[in-house]
This record gives sequence, C-alpha cells and structure tokens, in this order.
Amino acid sequence: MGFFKQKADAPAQEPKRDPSPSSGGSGSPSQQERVTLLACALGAIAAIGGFIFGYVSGQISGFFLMKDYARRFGELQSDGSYDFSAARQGTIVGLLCVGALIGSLIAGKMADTVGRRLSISMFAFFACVGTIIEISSSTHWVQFAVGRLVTGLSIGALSVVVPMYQSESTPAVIRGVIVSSYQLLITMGIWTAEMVNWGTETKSNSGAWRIPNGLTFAWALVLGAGILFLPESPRFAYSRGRVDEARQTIARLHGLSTDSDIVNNQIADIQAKIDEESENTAAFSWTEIFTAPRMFYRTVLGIVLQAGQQLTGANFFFYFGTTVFAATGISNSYVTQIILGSVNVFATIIGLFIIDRFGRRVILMTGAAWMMMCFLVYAFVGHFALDHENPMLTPKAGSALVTFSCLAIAAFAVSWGPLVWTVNAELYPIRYRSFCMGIATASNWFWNFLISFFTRFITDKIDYFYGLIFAGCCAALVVIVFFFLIESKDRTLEEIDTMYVQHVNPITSSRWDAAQFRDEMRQPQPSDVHEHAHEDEK
Ligand SMILES: OC[C@H]1O[C@](O)(CO)[C@@H](O)[C@@H]1O
Repeated sequence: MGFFKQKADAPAQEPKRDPSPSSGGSGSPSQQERVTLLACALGAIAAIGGFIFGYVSGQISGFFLMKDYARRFGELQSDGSYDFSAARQGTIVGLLCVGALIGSLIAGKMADTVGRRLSISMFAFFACVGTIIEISSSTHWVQFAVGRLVTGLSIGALSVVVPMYQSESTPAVIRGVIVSSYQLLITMGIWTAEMVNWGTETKSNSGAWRIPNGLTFAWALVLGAGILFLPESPRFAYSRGRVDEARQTIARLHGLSTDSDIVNNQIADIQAKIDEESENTAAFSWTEIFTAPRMFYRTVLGIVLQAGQQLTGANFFFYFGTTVFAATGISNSYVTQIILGSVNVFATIIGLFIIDRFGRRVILMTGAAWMMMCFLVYAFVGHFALDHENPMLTPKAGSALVTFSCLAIAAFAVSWGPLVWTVNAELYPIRYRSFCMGIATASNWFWNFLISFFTRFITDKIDYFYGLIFAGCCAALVVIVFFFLIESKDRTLEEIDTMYVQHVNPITSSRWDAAQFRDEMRQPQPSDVHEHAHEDEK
C-alpha cells in the first residue's frame, strides 16, 4: 500500500495532500524548500555530539606519547622508562568503543521514550561523568579506562540520536549537508584534540594531559544545555500525538506558514506512514525489523554500510597514525597527525558541498574505489620500499606513505565518513528507525573496537601488507553500494521508505519519479471500483 494514499479515517484536522506534484514532498523538493537559520542552528548544535566523539577519539593517541601520562598509566621498562604494552594500549583505546557499542544499543529505546532532544541532553551528561572518572585517576590505568567506557557510552548513544534528530527535523533539500555536519564536527573534534595535545605535550608540569582531557567536560556541557533550546523532532512529536507542535516545527524549519502546501503535504505523508505502520501490528516486536516490508534488506544493509565505514581503514591512521609515522622516520609525528587531521577536516568540508549535488551512490562508490587504490600503494610501498630497521635511509618511501595516507583520508572524508551517517538515518521508517539505527551504529562501533584493539597486534606481525585487507574491503563496498543502495538524494524520508517497499531498482533509483508514482496510486484500482460499486448499490 502506497504512503500517498489518503486515509479515509484521518483525523479531521489533518490536511488533504495537495495533488500537484510541485507541492513539496515530491521528487524535487529542492524547488520549494528554503534553508532557514533555525534548521542550520539545529544541525550545528546537535552536531556538537560529533565534536565530542571526535575529540575523545582523537586525543588518546597523543596521550600515549606524553611522559607524564606514560609515567602514571604505562608499564616500567628495563631501561627505567615507561611505555605501553599492546594489550594495555588497546584496552584504553578500545574501551571507548565498547562503551559506545553499549550506548548505541540503548540509545534508540531512550530516544523513543523521552524524545530525541532530551536523550541528547541526557547522554551529553554521561560524557561529563566519564570525564570526571578519567581526570581523577592519578595512577590507576584501570580507572582511566573505565572513564573511557562511560564517555564511550555517551558518544555511542549520541551517534545514534544526533543523526536521527537532524534527519527527522531538517528539510530534504539540506538533509544531506545537515546530517553530514555531524561528521564534520567529528573531524573538527579530532583536529582540535590533536592541536590541544600538541600544545600540552611540551608542558613539563605533571598532569598536563588533564588539560586536553578536561576540555571534554566543557563541550558536553554546551551540547547538553544548548539542545534544550531547540524544538523536538517534528516526526517524533507527531508520533506522540503532538500534531500542532509538529506542524509548527516543520513550518518554522522550512520558513513557511503552518498552512502552506509543503507543510500540509509533509504532515499528510507522516500521518499516512504512521497509519500504515500501525496497521501492521499493534505492539512493536523486534522481529519486525526483519519481517516488516523490506526491513530485512534494510536492516542488513544498514549494518553492512556502518561496518563498511570502519573497514575502509580510516581509523587505522587516526588511532595509530602517530606511531606509524614515527616508524617511518618522520621526525615530528605530532605534526604528521595534525596534517592528517587537517586533511580530514578540509576534505569533509568539500564533502558537504558535493553531498546534495551528486547522489549518495556515486560519492560512496567513488570514495571506496579511491581508498582502495591508496591502500594498495600504501601496502606495497611500506612492504617493499621502506627500510624497516632504519627508515631514515628511505625518506622517499616515508613521504609516499604519508602522501597516500592523506589521499586515503581525503577520500574517506568526502564519502564514507559523512555519508554513512546520512544514509543510516534515511534507511528506515519511523517505527523502526531508532531501533535499526542503534543496531547498525553498534556494528560501526564493533568494528571500530576490533580495529582499535587489534591493529597494533596485527601491524606488529604482518607489517604494511595489512593495508591489503582494507583495500579488499573497499573493493567489496563499491559492489555492495552499486547493487543494493537506493539513491536517496532529494527524497523525503517517507519517499525513501516507499522506494524500498516498492522494490525500486537501486541502479536506476535516481530516476524514480515520485510524482508519477503518486498519480498511479490515485488511479482507481479494480478493488476500489468494486468497493464503490457496492457502495452505490447500497
Ligand atoms: O573522521 C574519522 C572518524 O570518522 C569516524 O569513522 C566516524 O564517522 C570515526 O570512527 C573516525 O575516527
């Protein structure tokens, strides 16, 4: 059953959809929708959740090189210095991901219970608690690691609720940019952490690492308080019966009056979807995420795409970049990290410009193919051309490694970095959105954890050939996107759902005509004619 069908029993105050295809919610909403300051502010403030994510993931690699941090939490070496074993380092890095995995699984329930906005505020508060646990550990590395677990819980939950809130609240014409700004802020968080680390590293006073560490508290406070000044997601508000609030929010976000066609049509579409979903079963059962129309396909696709984002290998550079580049003989590895971080930020900004211009599919496939090439070069140069004993003897190989790492990061930053969050927030209908986004995001954190924990063990053993694994994954991702992902650029969330339910072919999906589909749905069906005939008889 199509979502454009107007329900006979729709609430009296609900509008009839404007039949004109140019009235919004059509295949080309960009012709009517406006970009408002409120929509941008909403996107930007919520995206601070991404900044915290980037900041806490980016700071840790620099901590390991700080003398005071190593003296407190590292292991005493035979020469009297302190260093970290692969296991301890992996635990400290990886527990953040474990916490985040748990956070992403509980986030959906919370977002559906107290709403998107309050959940964001609450989960930001968890980051404050985690930071206090970390910063107050003086010599107990386990306490520090537990603090990372709690902070992780916060950023994992935020990684589900923030893109969901942004995607449900913003007009289709800028949805790609707004949800991708979440990733931009992640990259800015990583970059800021690297800069603050760099500035703090030379400070000789004990506990200098507490400065970058403690700043997390401030970012979380800004998010937790700031989000409370924004409106609730209109789709969530509507699903809780707050129809007027939803209507007003959509109107404000689009810069239109509450009775404009676009607002009426969006409300009608949301209503139709909610009606359609509640027809399926009375109470939500988790098995529906596999059994409801086209949900098995989408749930698996979401999980695979989120895992794919990690399997592109970008985090390999972010978590262990400092160590890897030090091993290539490049003197100031902090500087190398900052270069990588800067490439990441600038390329993500470029990504935001192209995201709503080219389709999601093209960008994802090109990005994965480009990263595959970079990893191939990285693996072969690192394996054959670099002198592992004395890297200073092979400076050209060292420079090539840094260059191709930068190129890989750039490709990631314009494609898989931002777009996976966007696509994940677009894939599912509202009934399953929070649950499925949670599961898919958990798969991102699961792979993030595996990479952060095991990379050091693996690189110690199989050297730069490790890059071949990531190259293979990137090749697989090109194929997966080509055959399975439907193009969602410029579609409303309700249209995207309809495309999946209608089995639109992913390869030709960018040409799907929503207006024509709507017209077809309005043609009297044989069954309708039958029903009317009976009515006439009566
Ligand atoms: O920009 C790099 C960062 O982006 C992410 O993949 C999230 O989208 C992180 O896991 C990574 O650290």
